[in-house]
Amino acid sequence: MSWFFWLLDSHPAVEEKILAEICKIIGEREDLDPKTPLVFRPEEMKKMDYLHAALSEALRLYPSVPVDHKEVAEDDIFPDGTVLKKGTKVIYAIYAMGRMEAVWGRDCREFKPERWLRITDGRFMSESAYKFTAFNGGPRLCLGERFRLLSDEICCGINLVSLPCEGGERSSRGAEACSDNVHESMG
Ligand code: HEM
Repeated sequence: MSWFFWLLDSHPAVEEKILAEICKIIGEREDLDPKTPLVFRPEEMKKMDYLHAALSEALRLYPSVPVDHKEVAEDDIFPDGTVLKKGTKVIYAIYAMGRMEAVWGRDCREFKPERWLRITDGRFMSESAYKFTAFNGGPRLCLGERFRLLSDEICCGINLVSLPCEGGERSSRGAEACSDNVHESMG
């Protein structure tokens, strides 16, 4: 989350888009009461495609688990022909894989949430766990992936929209803009 907010600081356009998405979603509430503390609902969080994309993009560039390793249980052969003897350690560098041109394209070093969105309808598109390896792949895939998405969305959304920000100009402007937007939506 620290890397995520650090990235937002240097990409204000992304922050604006996240705020716009959240504000639109909140603005659609029929029972909106600006005096009640903001609590996102599960059905609202499912609509946070751009935020999901931005969080995934931050994790691609700054994975919480940058290097992972396994030990070969039985003699085996990789699909590319690499022979693995029992007891061999296999290390894969999640950080490096997230920045490989061959995997992510020429703009692999840029923070571009759009790469996670379907061009036709802007909905979030997940990647194969063998391409986006931040949560491991195969049978030992992270069990908490969905859980962490929900907690990240809550943390990010509440921070950007609700909390007054001492000295953080953009965030406090964002919160005001959102509040205006929500009031407009309420008619
Ligand atoms: C950004 C947040 C997270 C990241 C990047 C992450 C990443 C990972 C990775 C790479 C592994 C594979 C470790 C290995 O076996 O080599 C893993 C496993 C696991 N994670 Fe996460 N994780 C995150 C959050 C969570 C949360 C919030 C939970 C629980 C609520 C969770 C529960 C687990 C469990 C239970 C496993 C073991 C799965 C197994 O070995 O079968 N993770 N995670």
